[in-house]
Amino acid sequence: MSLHAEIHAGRQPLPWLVFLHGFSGDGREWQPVGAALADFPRLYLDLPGHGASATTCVDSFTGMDALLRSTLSRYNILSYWLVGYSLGGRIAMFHACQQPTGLQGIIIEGGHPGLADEQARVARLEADAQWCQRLRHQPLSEVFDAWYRQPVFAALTETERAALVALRSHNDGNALAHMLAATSLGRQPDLRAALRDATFPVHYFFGEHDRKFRALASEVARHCYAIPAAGHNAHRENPAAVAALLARILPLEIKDRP
Ligand SMILES: C=C(O[C@H]1C=C[C@H](C(=O)CCC(=O)O)[C@@H](C(=O)O)[C@@H]1O)C(=O)O
Repeated sequence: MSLHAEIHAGRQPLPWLVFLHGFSGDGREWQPVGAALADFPRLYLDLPGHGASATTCVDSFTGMDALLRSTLSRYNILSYWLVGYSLGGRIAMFHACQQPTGLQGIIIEGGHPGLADEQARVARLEADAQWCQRLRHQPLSEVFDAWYRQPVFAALTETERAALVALRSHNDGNALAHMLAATSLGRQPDLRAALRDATFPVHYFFGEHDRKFRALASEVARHCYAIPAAGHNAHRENPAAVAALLARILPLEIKDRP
């Protein structure tokens, strides 16, 4: 079994860029950024419960990682970078900490490394369980209007929020709930120590107005970058800045680690 993905061929024999979207998104979301990196072969994934992978499900981080590996194998991707936003960043960090063969590095945008405190994990599991109930039983337009009023999205304007609510309301609420439960932050191991000891490059992006993940960045990576004029979803709000940063970082990293 593998995830639905869209492939864009590169122009040079470079490592693959594998893009992982955030919760309630889909593989199209990274494409404006990826289009500026056309020399690289690119793979845009639809995560379980999302997009054209809506009927695919996993039950744990381990299951998600196995599905990511089988998807990479299906496309014969032997040398790659993961570029993950939020939930996609958490999945990328978890995968990288398993020391997979072929991984060249990870670029994380607004991903949480994990909760160190057991009480915080229990509280998060309870909060996410409530979101799951809402996703299963309420109109998605109501759920996402509340979702995008969470503090982490405080930088959104009403117009931006309304656009996201309309976009996210096309999802399958039950499929999203299954993925949210399976990959809840409350179920994620704390990856800080493994990331500190990482033998692969870790770069961390955060929107300059995203206070929560600006504060977390240095706990994840030595290389941290603020994306101007952006909140949590930085690549959506300033794709040009994210693309320019990737276009600067990747060639330098690849030159040093062919
Ligand atoms: C509310 C918090 O966490 C959630 C918000 C962001 C993550 C995400 O993928 C959202 C994508 C989007 O809506 O643009 C999501 C996740 O990592 O699964 C979190 O549940 C928070 O304050 O951390």
